[in-house]
Amino acid sequence: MAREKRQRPAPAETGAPPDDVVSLRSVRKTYGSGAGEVTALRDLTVRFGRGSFTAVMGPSGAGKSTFLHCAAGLDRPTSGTVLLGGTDLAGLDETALTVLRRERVGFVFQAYNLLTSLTVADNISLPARMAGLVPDPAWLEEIVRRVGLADRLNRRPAQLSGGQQQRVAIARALAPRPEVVFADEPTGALDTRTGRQVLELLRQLVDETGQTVIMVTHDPVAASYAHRVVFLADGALADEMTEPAPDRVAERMTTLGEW
Ligand SMILES: Nc1ncnc2c1ncn2[C@@H]1O[C@H](COP(=O)(O)OP(=O)(O)OP(=O)(O)O)[C@@H](O)[C@H]1O
Repeated sequence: MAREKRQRPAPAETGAPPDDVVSLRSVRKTYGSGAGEVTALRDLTVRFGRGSFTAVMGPSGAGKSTFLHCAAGLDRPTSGTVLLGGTDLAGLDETALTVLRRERVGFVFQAYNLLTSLTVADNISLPARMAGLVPDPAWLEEIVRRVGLADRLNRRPAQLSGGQQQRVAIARALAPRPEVVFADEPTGALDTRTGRQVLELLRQLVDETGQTVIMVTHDPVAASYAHRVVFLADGALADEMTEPAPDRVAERMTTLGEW
């Protein structure tokens, strides 16, 4: 994808390790004040390497959504540092943050959030165009092929199954070639079999294109498609697990609390 505007700063310029795409250092987030103050993240330090697929899990209220919002530049921490591809998000004003999210971050949500009046092709390419990026036809063709939508480009979302709609959302997230894709319960609205296919697709994209994916999930089977699981509890890093098998993940979750 050719960029019309600014170039990304080289990670070396900002002192971040070159293979970290997202890095949180002592991130604290509180909501409210006084007696009503709630601490959602307490000095959370965690790193996500380039080309990794990480599941973020934890009991209800552990801070998963708050983590995702702070890491993706949707919200600002109360204190601490969030680096995305070497850029310190604290140094960006609202406009710069919006540009960063459009150009360098992809989002996949439980609800696919597709525009119903647009075709599949336009749903995929529009956000990149809105970000002022000139779509690279070869890359678009590749992602459309990878998500299995080549013969449905002129359909509208309502003419697709839930799994196909989520594939459109994944292709849309990938179109600007973001440094990281954040997925929030991406299979939450899908039946088990379709959900597994979407997870296999995400894993394949990571393994074959080097995409970095960070996925919040409650589902130990979904988490088992990731390379690593990061467990949050009470706003802090409680544990990490590599090569996560569903039963081990479920067991660990049980010891962390209600989920
Ligand atoms: N806007 C807000 N105002 C006040 N408190 C909030 C706000 N958002 C989250 N919290 C509180 O911060 C804590 C962490 O919430 P968060 O939504 O990040 O947890 P979660 O792990 O995503 O939970 P769940 O799995 O239930 O979605 C909770 O105690 C929650 O009540």
